[in-house]
Parts: sequence; C-alpha cells; structure tokens
Amino acid sequence: MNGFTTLSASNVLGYEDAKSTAEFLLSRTDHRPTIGVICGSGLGGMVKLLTDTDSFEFRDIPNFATSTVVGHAGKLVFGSLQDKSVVLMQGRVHMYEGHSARKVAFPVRVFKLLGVKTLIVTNAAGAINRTYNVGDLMVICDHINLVGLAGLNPLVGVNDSRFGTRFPPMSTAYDKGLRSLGLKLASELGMKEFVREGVYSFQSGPMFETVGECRLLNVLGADVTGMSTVPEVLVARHCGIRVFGVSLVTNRCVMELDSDEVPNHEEVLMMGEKRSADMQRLISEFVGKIVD
Ligand SMILES: O=P(O)(O)O[C@H]1O[C@H](CO)[C@@H](O)[C@H]1O
Ligand SMILES: Nc1nc2[nH]cnc2c(=O)[nH]1
Repeated sequence: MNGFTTLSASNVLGYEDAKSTAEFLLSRTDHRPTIGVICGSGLGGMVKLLTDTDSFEFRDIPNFATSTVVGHAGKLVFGSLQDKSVVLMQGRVHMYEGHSARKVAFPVRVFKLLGVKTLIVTNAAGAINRTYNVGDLMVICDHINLVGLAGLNPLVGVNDSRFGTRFPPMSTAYDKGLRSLGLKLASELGMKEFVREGVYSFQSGPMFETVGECRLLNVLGADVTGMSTVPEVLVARHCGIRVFGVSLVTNRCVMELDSDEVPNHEEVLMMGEKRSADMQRLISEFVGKIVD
C-alpha cells in the first residue's frame, strides 16, 4: 500500500495489529513507557540521553515500516530519562518513502497500547517566516495539513472507537500546557533568543518547495514547512495522547526567484548536528517536568 492509496482500501493496520505489535515489544522489554519521543532528521542523537536501554530495529518489529532516509537510524529504543520510562523512535518513516499515512503513523497507535500518555515530536523544517533564523527551535502551536485536507491522512477509513472518536477536533492538537512548559523551560535554559512558537505546514515531499509554493505557504500563515509529523500528531490526538512538538529550522525556504540559496538534505543534517545539544537539553528537561 503506498501513500496515495484510495480511501476504501485504507482499513489495514488496525487495532489488532497495533495490539500484537505492542505485545511483541512488551514481552521483550521491562520498560513501561508513558512518554514517547519521535526524532526528526539528524536529531536521533537524543537516544544518547537514555540509560538502561532496550533497542529494536524497525525491520525486526512486526508491522513497522523500515526507514530509508539518511539521518533516520530506524530504531525503536526503550530507556530511562530523568527517572521516567520513555520509548524513542530514532528516526521515522515518511509518506514520500512510499508509505500510507496510516503506516507512517502506526507506531503512535502502538505507543498508545504501550501506555504512552504524552508524545514529543521533533522534526527538521525550512523557515517560511522571514524573521526566523537557521538554527532556531520552534515550539509547534498549530499545523496546516495540506496533504490531509485532500484526504490523505491516517484517520481515513472505518473508525475504530477503541482508539477514538470519528470526528476528532484538531484546534487543540498541540497541548497548551505543554507548550507553556516548553517555552518556560527554554527561557530558563537561556534559549529564549532562538526559541519561537509557530505553525508547521506539512506537504508530502520529497521535493523541497518552489518559490511560488513558499510564497503561498507564507500567505497561508505557515512559519515553517516540512514533510512529516502531522500524520503522527493526528493519530496521537485521535487516541487521546497529548502532543508537544518542536521544529528545528535547518534552512530558509527560498522565496526569491534566481536566489543562490538551494535547500538540500546535507544542510538539514548538518544543522541537526549543530543544534543537537540544545534540542537534547530542552527535551530532557521537558521530560523531567512532565506530569502524567
Ligand atoms: O521531518 P523530518 O523527518 O525531520 O525530516 C525533514 O528533513 C527531510 C528533508 O531534508 C524531510 O524528511 C523533512 O521532513
Ligand atoms: N518541505 C520541506 N521540508 C524540509 N525539511 C527541512 N527543510 C525543509 C524544507 O525547506 N522544506
């Protein structure tokens, strides 16, 4: 099944599949995580924060897709962080790799059945907002789901009420309390100058945007743009998991024709490396302060 499967064929990877994957994992680790973390491009170094780890390759986990993108190790790691039990995806899969939205977001349904109550999503993104700088971190307060508005989203298909309601609201997708906590911590950690709050726009990729597309996203109110995160957030909210999201601005989107700036994945990974220490500090402190 690819990312552009028709609506009628999209009922695979349901509750029973998520349950059997969760049982597979729970029988192989003693961790019982209440916090899930998904690491974006170049941000998988966060795994170093965990102690007492149990690690699984995506390819060895039933029903998981394998990551094919450089900068996404493709490992699911259970461990302890700030005395809390955490499950972390070191890398993710994307729709542009040929997967349905449902397949991309499937790990979040597994998280739910593992007992996860809070999901932290991170990503690398390009800046649409002209006041943003490369290296900024952006706490996500909202998203624009260009892919999903047209019907390509993981909630399409028969609704399973064991996960959630048929018509979940998304106006509160990014938890207000968690956003406040993240911004407060950023201030306390001396990161105020480069931490923003803004809107993430999602399109399928794998192309970086044209000049016209970037201008359009600007008019629509997007602050940054990327090719991930939103399918995972939709599934998390549908099944009642709270979400905190952070984008790392790895490049400025090109808004002038014939500009010399050309976005590329190498630059994205390099910036991930450069800001990894700050991202790790913020997420680590954040995990320490989460109350279930
Ligand atoms: O969103 P993450 O996985 O962080 O990765 C972002 O970086 C890649 C492009 O360089 C794309 O996959 C885009 O979505
Ligand atoms: N779509 C998109 N994804 C990104 N990921 C990192 N940078 C970018 C970007 O400029 N555009």
